[in-house]
Amino acid sequence: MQSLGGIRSWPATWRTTTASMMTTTTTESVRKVAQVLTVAGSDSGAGAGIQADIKVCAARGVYCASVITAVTAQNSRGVQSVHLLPPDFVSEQLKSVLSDFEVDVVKTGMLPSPEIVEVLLQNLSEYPVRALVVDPVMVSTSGHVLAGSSILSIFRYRLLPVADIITPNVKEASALLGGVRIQTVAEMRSAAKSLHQMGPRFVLVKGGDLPDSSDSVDVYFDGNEFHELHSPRIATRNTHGTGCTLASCIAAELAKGSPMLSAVKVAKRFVDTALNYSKDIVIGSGMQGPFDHFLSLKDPQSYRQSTFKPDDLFLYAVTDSRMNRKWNRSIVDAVKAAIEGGATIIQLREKEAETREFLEEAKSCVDICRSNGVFLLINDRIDIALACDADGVHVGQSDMPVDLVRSLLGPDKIIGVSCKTQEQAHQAWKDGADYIGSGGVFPTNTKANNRTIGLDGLREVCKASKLPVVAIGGIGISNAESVMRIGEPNLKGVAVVSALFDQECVLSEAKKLHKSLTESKREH
Ligand SMILES: Nc1ncnc2c1ncn2[C@@H]1O[C@H](COP(=O)(O)OP(=O)(O)O)[C@@H](O)[C@H]1O
Ligand SMILES: Cc1ncc(COP(=O)(O)O)c(N)n1
Ligand SMILES: [Mg+2]
Repeated sequence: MQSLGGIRSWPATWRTTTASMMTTTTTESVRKVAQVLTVAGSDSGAGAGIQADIKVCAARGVYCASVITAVTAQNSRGVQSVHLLPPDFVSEQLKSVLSDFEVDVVKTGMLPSPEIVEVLLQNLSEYPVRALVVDPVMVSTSGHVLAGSSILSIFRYRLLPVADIITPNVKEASALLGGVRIQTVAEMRSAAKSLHQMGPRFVLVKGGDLPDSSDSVDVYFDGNEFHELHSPRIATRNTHGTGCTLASCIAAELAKGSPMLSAVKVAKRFVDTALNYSKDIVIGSGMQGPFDHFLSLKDPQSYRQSTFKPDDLFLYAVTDSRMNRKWNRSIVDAVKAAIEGGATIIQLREKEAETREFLEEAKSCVDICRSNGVFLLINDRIDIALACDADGVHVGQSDMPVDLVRSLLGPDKIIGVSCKTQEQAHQAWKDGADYIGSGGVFPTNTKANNRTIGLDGLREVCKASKLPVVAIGGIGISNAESVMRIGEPNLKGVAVVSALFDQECVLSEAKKLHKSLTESKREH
């Protein structure tokens, strides 16, 4: 058993050191980030290998550098071809990264030749890192040999002894142990024990491919104790890259300062969540599809053809739970009628609703709005907007600040903000809002203690901002035209509450209002 010294010189302290690095800010503009280096093969289909490693690290908030050992021509049907990089060039990549970056953890995937393992070991002894995660990739899920038996010896005698954790699947564990049978959890446990004797500090034998198992069980061994990590087996074809993802997620958590068992548990849960989320997505026509590390591809937003346009503010319907109760209507029915009558955007403003109930209603409204090509925004409740995958939110001046909302919702969602003054309008633009709601233009009962700014106030807000503006507050059939007549080019529409929802027939009121707005638009 050989030791690289350098790799093992840290273990007693690396966790605490890394943890404190994460929180220490040297100066205001300098921030250390947790860093992983993956040394692995490229997968052209981007489900496994280097591409999976970079995605999982990004998803876990860790920087990931990449040293490529081989390039594979690969897709959901299998591996069509493999091209090994010259060991000298792998070494050059390793030197480039390790001599420059403060890499916390190195994770290895496909190491296709003993010479490549050799240059890796050399570089690690020259540039010690805090932990080494070895995923002993040998055969792809599709059955293609990615590293042949020629690497077994250097794996067993040189690489495993310096690894902090190794993560073989059952086939790889069997190969490393000279072909022992591993078909049960008991056999996985005994394999983990034997592998531990080869020198790694921790062993995780993965049971994704264990036959006849309703659970997906991984066996963890720390030299003393076993832990069985169970999760229900997810029925999906999208398991390409699960092994790479698990190992990189462990590396990412270690880089952030986690102890080993916590890192492994987080990684298992991450794979499980991502598989479950992506179980029915279709990428590629083969047997083994990639899954979605960012839990976003299923989001219909990513298929959204249209983006928010100022004219979407034309007839903006804002729901109100009190009014719906008064007229004995569900929010869903109110929204349906408003859209049918011509509403061009919907905001759910349900100040008194119970969270659970509101969420269910919001989900139904998202479906209705999406099938009608109308955006749905949620007033104030960022959590509900995220949970129901609404198109955006509308916030007031005393709600969460727009820049923070943007960082929570990401660049694609629509954010509107209420502004009464030029300063607020200016700030809304700076903070990255998409539109301004300005009012109350006229007195209203919908909002208590709301200062009325009048048409002059509305005009000022419009002039102060490059953002599109929608007028709100006491607007209905009788005065909508007078509002639009102020003629500011960025005033794009009116938002209404009572004029639609405190009425017996939402549909006919919406139609009337739409007609009147269309006429006033034609005149100007
Ligand atoms: N169908 C599945 N449902 C739930 N978890 C799975 C499934 N397939 C694999 N996993 C999990 O994914 C991780 C990778 O395991 P495995 O597929 O055995 O490795 P490899 O991809 O290296 O062959 C493990 O944590 C395993 O339990
Ligand atoms: C470049 C590369 N590295 C690793 C794997 C293993 O991943 P899986 O076992 O999920 O096919 C792969 N298929 N390709
Ligand atoms: Mg797998």
